[in-house]
Amino acid sequence: MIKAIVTDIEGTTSSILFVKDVLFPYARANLPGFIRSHENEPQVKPLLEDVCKEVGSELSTEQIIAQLIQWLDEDKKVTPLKSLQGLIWEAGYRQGDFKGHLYADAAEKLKEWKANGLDLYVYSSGSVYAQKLLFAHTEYGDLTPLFSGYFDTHIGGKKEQQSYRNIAAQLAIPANQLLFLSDIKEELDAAKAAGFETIWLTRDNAPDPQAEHRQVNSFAQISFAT
Ligand SMILES: CSCCC(=O)C(=O)COP(=O)(O)O
Ligand SMILES: [Mg+2]
Repeated sequence: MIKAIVTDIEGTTSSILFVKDVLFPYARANLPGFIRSHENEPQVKPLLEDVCKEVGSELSTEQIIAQLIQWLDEDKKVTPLKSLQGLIWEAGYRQGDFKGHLYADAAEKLKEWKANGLDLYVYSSGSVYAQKLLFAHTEYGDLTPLFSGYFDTHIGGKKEQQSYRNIAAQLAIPANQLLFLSDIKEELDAAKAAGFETIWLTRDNAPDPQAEHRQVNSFAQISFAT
């Protein structure tokens, strides 16, 4: 009996290409200027300190920028990078440079589930701020009212079992009443090991006959007992 759904974003509700071809290049192009002009602001300074803590040494502003660009190019899910990306994307969304991509099937099902009384949550490596921006600026309008909460890497890495235990504890819902949706097998394995129900969004990829997760191409194929 599923009481709530926790969904990943990139590759699940939204296209990987949107993240790789629109969001990441926008952050890469704007990151140096953003850091140089905001480095002493209270929202930014602690994030730059976190970069230094992560590498274990004091870095100059230019070294911090170089480190962040390297992590970005390697798609490292490092918390201060993800937080800074969210702040940089804000301008892009507000100026209408891009909209948050959402598959039509995801938009439709999320609305249906919410209307049927299910609580919806997001768990993405993108910061909570970035998650809210994406869902607030979709071509289907502001979808943030659909969601009851958001989780990012502050709760733990997405391939770690403990992160899913933390989410279940925070929601005060038994893990076996939570359904996790993702496009990444290792994330689904971690969620399943923590007791979650899981569904793998394979989208355009071939199904994996070995995987211990139900596999679907789209949200339209998802069904479960409530
Ligand atoms: C909040 S959208 C930005 C996506 C992002 O930065 C990312 O790292 C994608 O991670 P996900 O866990 O959604 O696959
Ligand atoms: Mg994903």
